[in-house]
Amino acid sequence: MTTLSITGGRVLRPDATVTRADVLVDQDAGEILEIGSDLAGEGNETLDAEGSLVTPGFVNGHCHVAMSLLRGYADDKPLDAWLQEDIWPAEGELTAEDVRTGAELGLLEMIKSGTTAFADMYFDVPEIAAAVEEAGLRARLGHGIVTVAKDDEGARADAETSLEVAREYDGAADGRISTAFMPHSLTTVGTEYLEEFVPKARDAGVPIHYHANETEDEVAPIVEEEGVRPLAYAAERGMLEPEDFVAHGVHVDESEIQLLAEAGTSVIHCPASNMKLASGMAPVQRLRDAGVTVGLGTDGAASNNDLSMLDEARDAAMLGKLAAADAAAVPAEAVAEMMTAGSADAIGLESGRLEEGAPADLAVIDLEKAHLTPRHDLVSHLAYAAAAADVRHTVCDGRVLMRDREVLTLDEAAVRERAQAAAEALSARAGDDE
Ligand SMILES: N[C@@H](CCSC[C@H]1O[C@@H](n2cnc3c(=O)[nH]cnc32)[C@H](O)[C@@H]1O)C(=O)O
Ligand SMILES: [Zn+2]
Repeated sequence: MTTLSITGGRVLRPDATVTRADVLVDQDAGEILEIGSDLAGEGNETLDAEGSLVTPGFVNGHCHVAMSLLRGYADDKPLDAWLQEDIWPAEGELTAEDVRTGAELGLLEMIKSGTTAFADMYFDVPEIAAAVEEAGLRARLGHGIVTVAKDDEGARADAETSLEVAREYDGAADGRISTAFMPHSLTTVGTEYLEEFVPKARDAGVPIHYHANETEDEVAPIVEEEGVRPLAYAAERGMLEPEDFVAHGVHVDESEIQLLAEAGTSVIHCPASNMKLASGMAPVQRLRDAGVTVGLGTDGAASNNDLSMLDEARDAAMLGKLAAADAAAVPAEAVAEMMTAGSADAIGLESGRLEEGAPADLAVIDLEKAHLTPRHDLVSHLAYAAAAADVRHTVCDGRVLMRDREVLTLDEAAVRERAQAAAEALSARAGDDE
């Protein structure tokens, strides 16, 4: 057995307490063997966590990682115009190689900001899977289906691709990759395709993930045409099961909150994207009070514009209080839970908690910084004050992905260089290089 010890740190436990402890990891099994004192001499390899907080690796519950290539490409527009006028035309120009390059850039940023697992909806998923395999993270991947503006043949081919990708890649990268069937949203995929393909996804045994109730504009057409709220419509199509998870859930009414709670379907809250596109404020405290599992996600870098879960944590706390008009809403402890175990539960992973037998997915955060002094409450620091650049080490599945801010699985300079060149070529092709 090869072992790794993370020594001298303060460890964030599942009950939100922080204790001084070493962590011993079985690298072959990718599991935490023991959390306790005096384990420093036990590991074949050691990571220094002196003056640092050891947290579960962050779990980004909703992303489009390859969109990192479109960071800053189009800003300051609402969802509909942003997608139709800028993002979809640019995505039409992306090659499979661009998707690979964008994914590597996003994964690099994830490792540098302590994220060890994520859920992702995009196209050219084989490229994303290859990048995940190389980078060493854990992921639930899927091909996003859009059927509007496609003929029947094109629509069905897109849905078939999502099903095939879900079947083929489940369990890839030594089990670090799992999958889901991913209709883009309830308004961009036609009812007939949901009715045909959702049962097939159930037969394949994969969860279903989609954007839901992100903007008012997505709610109104369903209420008008179907006479029911979007999540009731989703439930009628068999898309509200305990393993399923929806992104956003901004404009959900009381009946939909109850529906989610009863179904056991999780919501991934994406506060930065919701603020940037002015989509609205999700009722996060009300969802949590109703017993809904709420995770946290960045969405793509083009609507955020970064993939740091520490930024997302602060945004979630701030926006949650504003939405509830209550400073006690979405407290630091809730945010710490949402960015780790909450997201992991939502997307169906065992990660997100530091305890014996759990997956060895963790991040070590340097506390010896002016903005993290003094140390009254480390959970407070995690939610409100820590930043991506404070992450020292990142470990996933027992493997060190970053040591002392040096990423070991990807060549940082080369990835950045390739991404810059690919983005410039893309702008030229999309015809808007000023
Ligand atoms: N196969 C589909 C692609 C769907 S991938 C998922 C899509 O979600 C888009 N996307 C990114 N962020 C958001 C968001 O916040 N709401 C809705 N869609 C988004 C993203 O640009 C990407 O096109 C097609 O043929 O167009
Ligand atoms: Zn999204």
